[in-house]
Amino acid sequence: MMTVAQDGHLRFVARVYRLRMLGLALGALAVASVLYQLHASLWLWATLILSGAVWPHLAYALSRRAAEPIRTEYVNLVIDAAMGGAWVALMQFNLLPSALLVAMMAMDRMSAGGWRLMSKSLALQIAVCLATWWINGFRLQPASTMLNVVACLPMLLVYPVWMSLVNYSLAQRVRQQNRQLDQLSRTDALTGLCNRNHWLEAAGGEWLRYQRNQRPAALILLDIDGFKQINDRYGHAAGDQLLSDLARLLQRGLRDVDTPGRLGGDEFGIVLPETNLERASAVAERIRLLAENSRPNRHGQHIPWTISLGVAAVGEDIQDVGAWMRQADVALYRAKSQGRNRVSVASSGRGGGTTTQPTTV
Ligand SMILES: Nc1nc2c(ncn2[C@@H]2O[C@H](COP(=O)(O)OP(=O)(O)OP(=O)(O)O)[C@@H](O)[C@H]2O)c(=O)[nH]1
Repeated sequence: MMTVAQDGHLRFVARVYRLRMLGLALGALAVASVLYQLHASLWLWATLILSGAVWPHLAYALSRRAAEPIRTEYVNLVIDAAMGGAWVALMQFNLLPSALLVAMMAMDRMSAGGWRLMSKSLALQIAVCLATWWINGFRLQPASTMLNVVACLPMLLVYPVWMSLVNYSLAQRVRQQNRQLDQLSRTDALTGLCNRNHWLEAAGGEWLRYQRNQRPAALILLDIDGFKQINDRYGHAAGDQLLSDLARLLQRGLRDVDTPGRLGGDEFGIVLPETNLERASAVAERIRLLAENSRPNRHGQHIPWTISLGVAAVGEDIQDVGAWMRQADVALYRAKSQGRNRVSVASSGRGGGTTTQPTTV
């Protein structure tokens, strides 16, 4: 099976293939206008046809079959540049087609491999150009005619636009992948809720809002009762399913502005903006009842489950998010120690508070 990296490499090779086909076809037109004026020999025409029509397919086949397609494609790009250097000398330095060829190839190499590939290609291009010039008897006819100008126009007009389109779609894809990565780095993989770090950021934001504007906010920490036994009795997969069910239940039972998150294992948290302790306790009790009354059947097995919840509101005595979390945690611990399946509310930073009994069991 192909890995994501291999898939990316082959996409790159296919992209360069399409660009090479277009670039060499348009470039061949410009070169042909000069060969025509120079009454070039048949073998030069044959070489032009071969390099324009056969080389792109050969280069593509070589890269696709290579163990390292990207490395082979870079070699092909350097070969392209060397061929370009030879054509500049064979055109006897006809100014417009030569400058166009060199500029388009430099642009190509720069966008495919940066300065390194560009400078390597340019060095080889100059060397091959000088060697071909020497073999060709140092012939020089730099003046471009109207025919050369017209033959260069398609490349001048079409190639840069095509190149920009390719680069634009690449940039779009990178932006989209960055967004996905950002989303993944904030999300808990099993439940789809935000993960601990992201959740703590949300709690931190509410704590700051309280410091600045005294806006009320509350935290609820909750934990599945006896989750270890559920895992042991029904299996880890059933435990995972239960964690996902709880996440759905939280998403359904809360407002859009509330932030539920998985803090780790079977512990979850909820940040409730603009919510005082009384309202947060009512929310916690509603969630507890929802959990208690959702009794899923898994493969014919009935899994009863409940949760315990600790609630804490932000206040003057809370120095930072850590202290706020500790208050909610103390309340959760109290709900557990007083029999589970209940809501416990922190009354102050020193851990006092009240616990509501379950209405149904
Ligand atoms: N299925 C599943 N289990 C997990 C996952 N992460 C942690 N656990 C298990 O969750 C259990 C958590 O148990 P504890 O929180 O220690 O205790 P508990 O059994 O829930 O008991 P109380 O919290 O005291 O009611 C452990 O057995 C972990 O192995 C997970 O992603 N999936």
